[in-house]
Amino acid sequence: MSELDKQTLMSDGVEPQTQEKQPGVESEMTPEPVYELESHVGSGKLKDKVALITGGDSGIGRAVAIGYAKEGAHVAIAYLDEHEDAEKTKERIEQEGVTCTLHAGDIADESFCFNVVEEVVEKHGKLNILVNNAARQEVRESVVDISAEQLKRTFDVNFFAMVHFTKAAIPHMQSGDTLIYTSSINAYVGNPSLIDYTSTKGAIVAFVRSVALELASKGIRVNGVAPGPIWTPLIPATLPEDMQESFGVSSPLGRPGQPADHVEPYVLLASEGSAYMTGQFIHINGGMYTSS
Ligand SMILES: NC(=O)C1=CN([C@@H]2O[C@H](COP(=O)(O)OP(=O)(O)OC[C@H]3O[C@@H](n4cnc5c(N)ncnc54)[C@H](O)[C@@H]3O)[C@@H](O)[C@H]2O)C=CC1
Ligand SMILES: CC(=O)C(C)=O
Repeated sequence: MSELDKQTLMSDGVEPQTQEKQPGVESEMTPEPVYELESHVGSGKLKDKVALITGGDSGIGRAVAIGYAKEGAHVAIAYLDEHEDAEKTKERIEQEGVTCTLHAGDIADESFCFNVVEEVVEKHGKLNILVNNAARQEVRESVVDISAEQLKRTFDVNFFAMVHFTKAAIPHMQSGDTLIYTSSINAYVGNPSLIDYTSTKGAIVAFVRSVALELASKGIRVNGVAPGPIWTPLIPATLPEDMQESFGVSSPLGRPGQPADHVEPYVLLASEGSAYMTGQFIHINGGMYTSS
């Protein structure tokens, strides 16, 4: 990694800030998240593949979408309604000489998930990589404060949507294709303020392990990533400022993570470099939790 990249990633923590609406947007963040590093130079690892990334407009999903484009993949992005973030990501992706389509809508709606997959296959001709990454969260002091409505919405967006996308995608996939899921460190260590969110992330881990076993004989690999504290729009849009004060700085590596920290691990999981990995999670958290 270059000195410039090291300096770009280093920070003493974040300045607590609040956005009024979830999903948040990148342009209202100070500083804006780092989604690209000069050290990531594409080498055709995903040449001519087609990737669908949910939540690919911003944060971790944006970094992965641009990283995949640099590796030669055509990219489809599903997101809720942050059109400015999505257009900016598409523009950057197209600079890599690949195509990008945007699919705005609510993934809590099962038919939207199936329609997106059909649109992707129609517009790009195939689907090789599905990154199930979109999510929401709401902080509550106690489990007794989680309303039935919040519980349902969080599971609809974070977990059921991933199942819908998975079901829609598999019939289009072949040996060598890959499914990737974004979980969270919270699934492994728990989080008393995000109990419903954390439960969806645990469900994702169990789902990945199970679907990986089902699809192994077809040569379709299924893996996940469990990020720790990462500076993305999700944070100012959902975490109260007092919870942002020590964000990431107590990790052994001493800084919050950035979306750019995820690019090469997600490229690895999508490419032949991980040909002997399935049902596994990569932990990107500055050393806060380690697991084999
Ligand atoms: N930022 C962090 O500290 C951590 C994030 N994660 C996970 O990383 C993933 C990506 O989140 P970030 O990049 O942090 O935030 P982000 O706010 O940039 O991304 C969230 C994405 O989810 C999409 N989304 C939310 N609700 C939706 C809906 N109803 N329909 C369609 N799309 C919807 C948004 O459009 C947005 O693109 C999530 O799964 C999150 O749980 C996991 C651990 C830590
Ligand atoms: C750690 C985690 O998942 C968030 C979003 O705070």
